Amino acid sequence: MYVHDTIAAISTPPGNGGIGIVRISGEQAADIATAIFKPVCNGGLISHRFYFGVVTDPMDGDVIDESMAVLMRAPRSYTREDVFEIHCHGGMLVVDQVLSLCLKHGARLADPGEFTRRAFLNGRIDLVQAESVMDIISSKSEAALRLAQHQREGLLSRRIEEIHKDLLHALALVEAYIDFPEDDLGEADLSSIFDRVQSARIIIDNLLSGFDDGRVLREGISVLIIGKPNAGKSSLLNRLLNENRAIVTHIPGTTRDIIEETLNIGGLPVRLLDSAGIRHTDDLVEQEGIRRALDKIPQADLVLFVMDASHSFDQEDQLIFEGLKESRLIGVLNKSDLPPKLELPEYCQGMTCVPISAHTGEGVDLLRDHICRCFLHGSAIDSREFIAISRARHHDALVSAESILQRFLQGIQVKVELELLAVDLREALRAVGSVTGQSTPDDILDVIFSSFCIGK
Ligand SMILES: Nc1nc2c(c(=O)[nH]1)N(C=O)[C@@H](CNc1ccc(C(=O)N[C@@H](CCC(=O)O)C(=O)O)cc1)CN2
Ligand SMILES: Nc1nc2c(ncn2[C@@H]2O[C@H](COP(=O)(O)OP(=O)(O)OP(=O)(O)O)[C@@H](O)[C@H]2O)c(=O)[nH]1
Ligand SMILES: [Mg+2]
Repeated sequence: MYVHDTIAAISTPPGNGGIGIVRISGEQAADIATAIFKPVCNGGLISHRFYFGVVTDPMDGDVIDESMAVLMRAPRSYTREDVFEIHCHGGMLVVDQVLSLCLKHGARLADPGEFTRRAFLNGRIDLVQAESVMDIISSKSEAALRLAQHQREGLLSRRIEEIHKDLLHALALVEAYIDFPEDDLGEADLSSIFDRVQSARIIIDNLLSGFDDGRVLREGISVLIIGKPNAGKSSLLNRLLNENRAIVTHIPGTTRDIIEETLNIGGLPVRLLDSAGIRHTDDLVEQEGIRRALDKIPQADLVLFVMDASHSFDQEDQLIFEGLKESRLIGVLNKSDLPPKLELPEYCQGMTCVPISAHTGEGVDLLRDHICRCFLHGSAIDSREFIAISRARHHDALVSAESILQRFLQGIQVKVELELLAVDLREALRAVGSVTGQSTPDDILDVIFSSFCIGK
């Protein structure tokens, strides 16, 4: 990775669109701009002005497209380098030709995420903010988007900075006593160090406790609908989607393949899976459907066990229930519009149950609430201040910092040597600093940015 070369990429999605944008960043951006773009008003390009003109191949004078373009001089740009953007007509071929022209004039094709990586390397944003840019693009619900925007604005980074500052301060105190051993470390000094680290730990614990919410918002959850044939599983899927997605008939064994759809339940991005009704059958196709349904159980974040409340709980229900012992489970007592007949056996009493009618829609809002409440615990999700960690990378780094600090605090209590305490603090600082990228090795950066899209 050469940080001084000039990179170029198409920053709009592939396919035909109204406008397509080619973005160039680096030392040669301005020269390439002058070479291939002619503004109609003639004269040079003033930074941060949007010009109308033509993109022309200077070799043969061929006009490639009429377009709008802007040069943003360093450091007032996304990457803090010179950036040149060409906004041409959004046809795949046109945009490709403009890109090729940039490459012919000395730019190199950008790696995925490389513009944002440069914004990070040049200090405009930290690593959490860089990751949040990707999360903004891939957000699957409004709440997830809000969280990502808060991270982009630096709310999470500021919290991490506080931890870092407290630890650094504690380290400075410890090191002062290492350097001047003649000054005895009194109780007051010890307790001041202890308090600093304790306050950092509290912020870490808070962030860690928000991780489950942050992660499900970012990644979404998978919800599997399971039950006997004719319990009303496909009717429930259709009801939740507000659409006639799956075939519903009165014939048991209607659904065979897994039917997967995505939707949003109270801000939670959900992959909803309908499956074949589970029973003993000689029908080969149905057997395969049932096998696929059972296969999905271990991967599901939540299983909706649908029962027909107008029939009694029978042995088939019992067998299905027994197969769900390891799963997070909500019992759905469907067909509440019919005279009730179902009585749950003793061993099912611990299961949360929601009576609904997929037919009339009654109880379905309550079911949505229950699904959300299984996953979103933070009451602050709707608030303007809602901030949480949402990536395993952040979580793992903070867990490791937390366990080092715990050892540190015990060390203070049993009066471990100061040198050892300092080692712990430095190690904790490194873990915390890796979240915002202050101490993140290059190979980790490679992994992070390679998951970005091209042109970002
Ligand atoms: N056309 C276009 N739209 C875009 C972007 C872009 O690069 N180009 N963005 C990106 O993908 C996002 C906007 N983000 C941006 C963030 C910072 C700067 C920027 O130039 N920041 C400078 C200060 C600018 C100034 O002083 O005028 C800085 O922070 O140093 C530009 C875009 C979304 N929309
Ligand atoms: N009265 C009433 N009938 C319902 C309700 N939900 C589903 N049904 C009926 O029950 C029958 C089976 O519905 P489906 O949604 O196909 O059931 P399923 O669980 O997907 O069945 P399989 O795909 O065969 O496993 C259909 O005739 C539906 O109209 C309900 O809430 N009330
Ligand atoms: Mg079905």
